[in-house]
Amino acid sequence: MVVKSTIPACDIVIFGAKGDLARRKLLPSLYQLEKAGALHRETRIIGVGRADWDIKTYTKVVRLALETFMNDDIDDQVWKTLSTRFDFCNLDVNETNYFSRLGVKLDQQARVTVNYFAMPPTTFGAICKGLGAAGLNSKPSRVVMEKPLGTDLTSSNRINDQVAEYFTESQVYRIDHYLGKETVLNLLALRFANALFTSNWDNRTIDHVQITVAEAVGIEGRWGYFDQTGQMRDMIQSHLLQILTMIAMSPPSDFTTDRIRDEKVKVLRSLRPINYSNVHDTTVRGQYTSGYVHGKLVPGYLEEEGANKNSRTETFVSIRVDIDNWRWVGVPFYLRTGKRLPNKCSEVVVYFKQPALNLFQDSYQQLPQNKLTIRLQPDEGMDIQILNKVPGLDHKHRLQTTKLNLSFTNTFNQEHLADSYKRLLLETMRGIQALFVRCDEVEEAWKWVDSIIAAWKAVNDVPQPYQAGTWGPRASVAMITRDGRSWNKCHEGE
Ligand SMILES: NC(=O)C1=CN([C@@H]2O[C@H](COP(=O)(O)OP(=O)(O)OC[C@H]3O[C@@H](n4cnc5c(N)ncnc54)[C@H](OP(=O)(O)O)[C@@H]3O)[C@@H](O)[C@H]2O)C=CC1
Ligand SMILES: O=C1O[C@H](COP(=O)(O)O)[C@@H](O)[C@H](O)[C@H]1O
Repeated sequence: MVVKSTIPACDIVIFGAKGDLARRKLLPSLYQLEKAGALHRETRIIGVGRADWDIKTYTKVVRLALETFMNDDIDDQVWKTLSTRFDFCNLDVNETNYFSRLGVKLDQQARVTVNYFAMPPTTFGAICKGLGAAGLNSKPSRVVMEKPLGTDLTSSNRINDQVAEYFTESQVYRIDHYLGKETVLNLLALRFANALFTSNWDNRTIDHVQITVAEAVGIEGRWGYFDQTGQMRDMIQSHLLQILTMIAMSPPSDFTTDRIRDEKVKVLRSLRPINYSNVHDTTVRGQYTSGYVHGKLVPGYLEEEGANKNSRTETFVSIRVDIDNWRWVGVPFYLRTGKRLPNKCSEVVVYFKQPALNLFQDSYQQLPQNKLTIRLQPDEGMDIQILNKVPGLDHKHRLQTTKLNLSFTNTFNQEHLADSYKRLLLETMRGIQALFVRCDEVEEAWKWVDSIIAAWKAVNDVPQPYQAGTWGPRASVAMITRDGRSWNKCHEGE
């Protein structure tokens, strides 16, 4: 149960109330927060959009969204309370004058207002201008922005500058929903609460790290959006680089928002640039062709509805990342993410170095590496691969690879493996920014990603085909094999 007293009464304003994100993610999360008793009794939810809806119509839209996008049945009592919170404001965000309509609804000035921009990033400047013109931008007004913020450094800076005209950084919450996942947050506890890892987390002990975010789904009717974006901007620039920073950051001087973000940004600044001189050796792009996923035949990317048959957009990326700082020099981080891979599986695998000398049988061979697998989703948990003596009276130590396994589902209350939007919404109401991305993090991530995209263009790189239901192009395997390593088999043994 959430501690109610820490969450103030808020006006949650959802710009883009009719859109996919609002209906699929935000409304179900608000329902769950209501169910958990986490919403202050005076909190209101105000949808904003161009539709000519009254409160009654909007409430019906919300009900339908919950019925469509939630797995749970709707509890009558919860709905009764939730449904009293709604209001709707008809406005086109390009019409600055219309924001006074919203002002009328938000006349309790002292309230925290959480302005959630569930809209295309190109509209964020207009929304901020409108809020400013109506005097709705002063504290305690907050803005929540979705990723990806722009399509490159220039467009991202433009948006951040437009927002900064009306809101200070302390009012801005940039969402990366991976930062709301329990298992991603647990990376900090794992690393900084366990002496076992605090003292063994650098290039003296670690050989290399793999980060995989694999999806079995394709682009799910979002061809228009996805084709302009690609896997690099959609996933690497945000989620994978955020996970990487959590794994690679040094201990912050304390656990406050900006001390954590300071350490993350240092990692991003230390990423070795990838440009036309090394792009070929360190990156692989792929695009799926038709194939079988979970036994079902699925179309290729170029055969999806609305597809442009000449598209060169990548649906798969793998990269060897080097971090040029004292802690990580010589330890490659291999990132891999793609659509239409065999399973949904997000994980971090840390491979430790072998002992300096093998004292056991076959001493001319190296012992298998210890391996820490952190399962971000599904089957949340972690396991450590270690070597054990096989029990017996044999005078020789026969070794066997075994696993210490922690399953979050078996160990903790499942309810707390919460949807990340639920947690992130709560944090915006609490006014805690630690789980959101600071402006300089976004900038550094774009700088690094832009250089790779420019290099692909410079060398006229074409994404390599891979069959749906496989782990990406063969070149991805070749890239890691050249370094004498291999990709972890996600869901090994299942
Ligand atoms: N959908 C998802 O799962 C995810 C989305 N995102 C991000 O969230 C944002 C929203 O995405 P999504 O919900 O999919 O997009 P949609 O296109 O489904 O919704 C966008 C909404 O914006 C409204 N809108 C557009 N222009 C105006 C305007 N001038 N004035 C008022 N309302 C306007 C639309 O209203 P109208 O109906 O009147 O056109 C629509 O309701 C994007 O930035 C996307 O990248 C991020 C992660 C996941
Ligand atoms: O942000 C995004 O993330 C989803 C994957 O999120 P997950 O929580 O289901 O792992 C991805 O499908 C989508 O393309 C991207 O925009």
